[in-house]
Amino acid sequence: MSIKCDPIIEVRDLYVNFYTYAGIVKAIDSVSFKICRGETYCLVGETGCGKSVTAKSLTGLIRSPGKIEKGEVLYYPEPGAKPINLLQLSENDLRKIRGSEISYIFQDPSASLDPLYTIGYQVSETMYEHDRIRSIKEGIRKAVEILRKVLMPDAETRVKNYPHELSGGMKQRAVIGISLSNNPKLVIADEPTTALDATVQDQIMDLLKKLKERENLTVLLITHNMGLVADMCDRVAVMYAGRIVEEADIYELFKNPYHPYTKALLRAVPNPLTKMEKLESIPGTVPNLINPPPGCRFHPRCPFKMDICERERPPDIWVGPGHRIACWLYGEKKSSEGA
Ligand SMILES: Nc1ncnc2c1ncn2[C@@H]1O[C@H](COP(=O)(O)OP(=O)(O)OP(=O)(O)O)[C@@H](O)[C@H]1O
Ligand code: NI
Repeated sequence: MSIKCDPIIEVRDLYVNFYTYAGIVKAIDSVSFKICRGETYCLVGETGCGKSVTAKSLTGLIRSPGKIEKGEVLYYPEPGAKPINLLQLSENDLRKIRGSEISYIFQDPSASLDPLYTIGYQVSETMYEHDRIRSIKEGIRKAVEILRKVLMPDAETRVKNYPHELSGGMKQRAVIGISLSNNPKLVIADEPTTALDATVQDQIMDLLKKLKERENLTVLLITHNMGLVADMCDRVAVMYAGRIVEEADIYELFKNPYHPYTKALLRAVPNPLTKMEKLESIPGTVPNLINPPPGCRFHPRCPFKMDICERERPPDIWVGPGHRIACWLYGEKKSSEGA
């Protein structure tokens, strides 16, 4: 029996490299996953494991010296629709989708806003770019509604403010407003609260949760905070050094983790519901992706390492409905998805 999923995005066999002076960084190495319509799907893992690169790849946002070497990103605009391979679209066509059907919320709201324009102008401009309004003026009226929707205090005044006149939390509300202004289907939130104070973080996460329900959104949430994962996500992919090592629904992952890396991550958070700033460290360091370890990339840090782990890449194994791992410890059970 397989998990019911109406996919909105399907990433297949994605590879991304960065061509640096020091060498080729093999940042993403055969990553595949699906995001089901209506869910919050999480990418979690330590710094540098490839969460942001994966998120950016979805709409072809990888810039030089980075290159998407291989893979497909199938986008299903409607249930059952014929998919579009986003990686084959021209930059012009991608731009039409990015910021409207698929929008982003990045970590640092100050970097996402233009200091020279008012908040209202910036919300309005996004709508104008995507032909949702006929004039910026009309947009500014709509911007007030959007700012209300993201619970910006005193929206009528704030719409005329410049970014520096807002607090960090208000700026992130504005960014969320911009990202929702064209009624996206998929919102990709990359560490949306890392740059904010703890109390403001909670408010912003609450807001995202509410908006997700109200606007029928699908969310891809990127975080290294297991507490947030527990709080927000329906399904989780654990990434390590450019690969997905385990994927499961949230209950299954916390109750029944298989991969030694997932177990270590969870041990680092004794109670997933306590808010943690950062993951506790796991012995050893994240590998250099210019010369990644052969075989399983986690083997140098793995307490259960076997000979084969140093030589061969572990295949994906389905260990339960919707639960897959890439680890030699569990042999090579041949099974189809969720069997
Ligand atoms: N512009 C770039 N040039 C060279 N290497 C890059 C570049 N951008 C990303 N990388 C490399 O790609 C890998 C994945 O980076 P990515 O930003 O996706 O990590 P992340 O999981 O989002 O980490 P964090 O939690 O710190 O945001 C890292 O090894 C990083 O050094
Ligand atoms: Ni990142």
